[in-house]
Amino acid sequence: MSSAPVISLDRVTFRFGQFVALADVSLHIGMGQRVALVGSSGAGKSTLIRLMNGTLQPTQGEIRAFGQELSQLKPQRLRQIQRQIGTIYQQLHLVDNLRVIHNVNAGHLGRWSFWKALISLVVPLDLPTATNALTQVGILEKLYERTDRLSGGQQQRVAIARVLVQDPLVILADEPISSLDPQLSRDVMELLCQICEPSNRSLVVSLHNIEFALRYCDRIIALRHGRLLFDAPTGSVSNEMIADLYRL
Ligand SMILES: Nc1ncnc2c1ncn2[C@@H]1O[C@H](COP(=O)(O)OP(=O)(O)OP(=O)(O)O)[C@@H](O)[C@H]1O
Repeated sequence: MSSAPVISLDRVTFRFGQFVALADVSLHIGMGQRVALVGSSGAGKSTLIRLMNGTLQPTQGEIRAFGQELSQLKPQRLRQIQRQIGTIYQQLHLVDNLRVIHNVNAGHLGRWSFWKALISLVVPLDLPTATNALTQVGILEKLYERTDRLSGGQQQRVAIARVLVQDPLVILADEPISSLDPQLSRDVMELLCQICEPSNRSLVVSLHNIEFALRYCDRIIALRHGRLLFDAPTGSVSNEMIADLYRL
């Protein structure tokens, strides 16, 4: 690997009750890498993303982010580490009836005090950072629009702008293109790559569309039934490996 890992999993197993969602997974994500997580529905991609950002704790094994074992951290230190890991969830987690600016400024939460966050709901603070983020995702004109008046693709961009405001070292994106048409899917993938490459951020993106994974990522991690089937540079992923991954 080209650099020290930003996130690493060592023999991680995760169970929901008796159900094993991930079994004995070990992997390292390097600085600046663009990694696709692929696998059939239910393979464990979202679970892996939530383990990487410390939202879930492993049943067995160790997860480190920036060299620190997440399960050993006090809550405040864990939150500091989590600020360096921006997550775009499948459901986006935007507040529909708020204006776009407030959803984008939610990227500051965790850094801002409670009072500052509250004041910003009345008079939006740090406008330059928000406008810069919305300019990067191409929807600056929507700054004061109510979020639920935006299309699905525009809301996806708001979620990306919020992560930009958070300014993390790693971006995790859980199926960011699942509800978008082919052109918008390309636009969003290109956008994610553009915001990661110049700043050497790492990107881990779960994708159902294997073509997009091969086109935009330099490494493919494939899960089947909660197990790591392969973890390989994109150039060495063969048609047989892909057929095997989606074999019933
Ligand atoms: N809260 C939960 N309680 C019990 N089982 C769960 C829970 N969340 C997920 N699972 C199960 O864990 C397995 C992995 O789920 P996960 O959401 O990680 O899969 P995925 O690969 O992201 O799927 P998809 O592509 O459909 O989003 C699935 O079998 C799912 O049913």
